[in-house]
Amino acid sequence: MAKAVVADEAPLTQTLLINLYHLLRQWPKTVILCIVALRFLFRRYVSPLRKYPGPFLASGTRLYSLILTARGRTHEEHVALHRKYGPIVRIQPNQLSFSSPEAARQILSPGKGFHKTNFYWVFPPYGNPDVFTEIRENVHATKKRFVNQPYSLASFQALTPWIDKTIEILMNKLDSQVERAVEVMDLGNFLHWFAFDVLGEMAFSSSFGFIEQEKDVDGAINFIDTVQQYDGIVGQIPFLDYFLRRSPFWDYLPFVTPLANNHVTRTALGQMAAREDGTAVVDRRDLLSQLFEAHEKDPEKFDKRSVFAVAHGAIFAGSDSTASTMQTFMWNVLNNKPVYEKLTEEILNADRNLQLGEIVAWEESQKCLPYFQACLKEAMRVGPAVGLAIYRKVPGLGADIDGVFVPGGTELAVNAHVLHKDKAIFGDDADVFRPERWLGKEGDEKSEARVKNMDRHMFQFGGGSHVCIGRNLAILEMNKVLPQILRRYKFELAYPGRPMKKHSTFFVVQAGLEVKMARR
Ligand code: HEM
Repeated sequence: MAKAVVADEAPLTQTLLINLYHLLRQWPKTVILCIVALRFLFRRYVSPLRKYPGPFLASGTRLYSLILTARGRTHEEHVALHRKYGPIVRIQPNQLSFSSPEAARQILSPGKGFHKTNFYWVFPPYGNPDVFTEIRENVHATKKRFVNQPYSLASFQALTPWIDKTIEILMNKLDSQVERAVEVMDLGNFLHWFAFDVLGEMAFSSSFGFIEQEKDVDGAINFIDTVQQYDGIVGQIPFLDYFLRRSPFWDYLPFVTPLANNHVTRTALGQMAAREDGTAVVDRRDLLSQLFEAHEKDPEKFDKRSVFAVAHGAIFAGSDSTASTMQTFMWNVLNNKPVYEKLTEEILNADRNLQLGEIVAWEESQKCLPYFQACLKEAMRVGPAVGLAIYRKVPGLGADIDGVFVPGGTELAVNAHVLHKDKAIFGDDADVFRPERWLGKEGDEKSEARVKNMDRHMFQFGGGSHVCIGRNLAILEMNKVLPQILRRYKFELAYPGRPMKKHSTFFVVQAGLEVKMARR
């Protein structure tokens, strides 16, 4: 029997704590269970969010979204949750997910005070955030001032010769697959390696050599995916990071590769050091040189650590994302024969009419390949590269979103996979890959307005002050390499109709884009 202690003169809280201590000693499991249950019920019912529907577990504990994310299928499961519970779903005790693209525009618009949540705080490098991981809006705005120019389309266009060089290396390797009569090849791997190698050239004037070696050198891509899995899952309950990766013991665990010890980070560190001691041979104004130039203009506001964080962060943010988008594009085009035929006809026609250079140029793709543009946009609509939601916090006084008042401090989640399935915006066949939806009839005001409206509600690159700053590069390289390979090779899916394997804890990492291929 627990000994109840009532100290006459002790204040009430002290008495309660003493009694609790004795109860804990007597029935530890029962008491802990009661505390957990009480906390769960408190969070579920004593919250202004209690009126919103959602899974029972999600309303009382963040473990629900942690487990959901760990399952790696948020790109589907968030859609299913909205289909079950409606346009606003309580997905964590203090988090609402919105499905309406109009709400997402509001949440992501700049200047409205919706800031990034602590979810982003979990992403490395620690203590030295880049533009993606920086959650202090004012610091983010300052950093962005320095990186806007290096990230501009003009800056990337000036580096086009190195995208072309990487395309040539890719084509040599694909040619050799054809010459060796490889029956089924994994095109998805080559596209993945391509995205990484382009970023190496753009950021550090140094290809990572994935295509050349036809493999994931040093397991770097796999490593980045593992880091990303950790970020997405632990990001659901950010304070856990203190006990895991931020703990001093983490790097000593046998299954852990320290963050700095991977091929990509080593290349970045090596280039940083070589630039500083003047031993680097740099034949172009790559991202790192431009960031150094920005640093020299204002070394205090944009220090060397920021130079490193931004250049290194570009590889993490821009590789899996671009690779996933290209894989989605190829799979959907190849899986829809009429689309494939119409698209290749457009490209081959442009080729016959001498409208394309030796390697497709950005301007040529923009001017001569409207159906390609429609296919690319449709691929980004049906398969956005970020499979998890992106998160923002409601400013202090609260806000009206989509006709409801949401209290300050509430976290909001918007997932592009959910938003892009909105039938009111994208049509009743929003679930289907149909590039024609993007081809408005010229001169038909209604159809042009419909296309414009769809465009305003695309979120594959996020939105507002945190809209993807690397989208210029991604769009540029995809506009070159995708038409180029479709022009040079005939492709067919080795297993028609078989979907790619997808896993998303942040980006949707895909495998299984296996094709049969021949030279045209
Ligand atoms: C098709 C390819 C890409 C997709 C779909 C994509 C998607 C996104 C999305 C959705 C965000 C917003 C995330 C959020 O608000 O939580 C974002 C931000 C960002 N992306 Fe991309 N991205 C792509 C390519 C790239 C590339 C190639 C780079 C670098 C060269 C890059 C660098 C960044 C950075 C630095 C941010 C943070 C921007 C900020 O918060 O101000 N991305 N991206």
